[in-house]
Amino acid sequence: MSNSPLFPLPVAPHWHTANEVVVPEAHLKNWLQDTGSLTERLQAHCRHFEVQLLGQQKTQLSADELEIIGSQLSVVREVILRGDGQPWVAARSVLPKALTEDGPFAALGSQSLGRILFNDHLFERRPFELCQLEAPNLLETLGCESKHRLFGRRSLFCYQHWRVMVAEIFLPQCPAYKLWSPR
Ligand SMILES: C=C(O[C@@H]1C=C(C(=O)O)C=C[C@H]1O)C(=O)O
Repeated sequence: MSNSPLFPLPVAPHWHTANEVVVPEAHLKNWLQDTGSLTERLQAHCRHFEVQLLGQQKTQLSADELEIIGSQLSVVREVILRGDGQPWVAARSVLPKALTEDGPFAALGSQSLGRILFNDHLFERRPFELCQLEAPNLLETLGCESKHRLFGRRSLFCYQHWRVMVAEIFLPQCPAYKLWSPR
């Protein structure tokens, strides 16, 4: 498969511990801090849910990803999660290379990573970090507009010595913002 022009995603979020970020609305806060499967939550808000795979390959990790992941050989997987065709979430995951070759993440393709992470409860989720960002290039390429900054979250999933980092940026049409229309 050839990668999308969106791979790697044109965003460079600055991550903060959750208590450093003011989230203006309880509904949004609830979405950002929900430790369950985001896939399942999104599926409950649409008729057709789709994982659009942008790319999955060995690529440069950011300095902060490297610090968290350590020396594990990794591949980066990036997707757009779509509900009824609308881009709802842009996600970047750092996966142990070994588990994508022979193991739970082999042949993942456009199946949701969440189905595996939450299926057998082997992976333990660590606390969320949050970000706020403007992502003009990403939004333009996706054909979206936003009147407000976007929120995102990331957390580490741990299983034995394996580390999986999942970062999710909530795009303007995501139901996480549904009750919130700031001026
Ligand atoms: C981690 C989850 O999986 C979702 C699916 C992803 C994928 O398929 O690459 C990436 C991030 C997620 O939002 C989840 O459902 O919570």
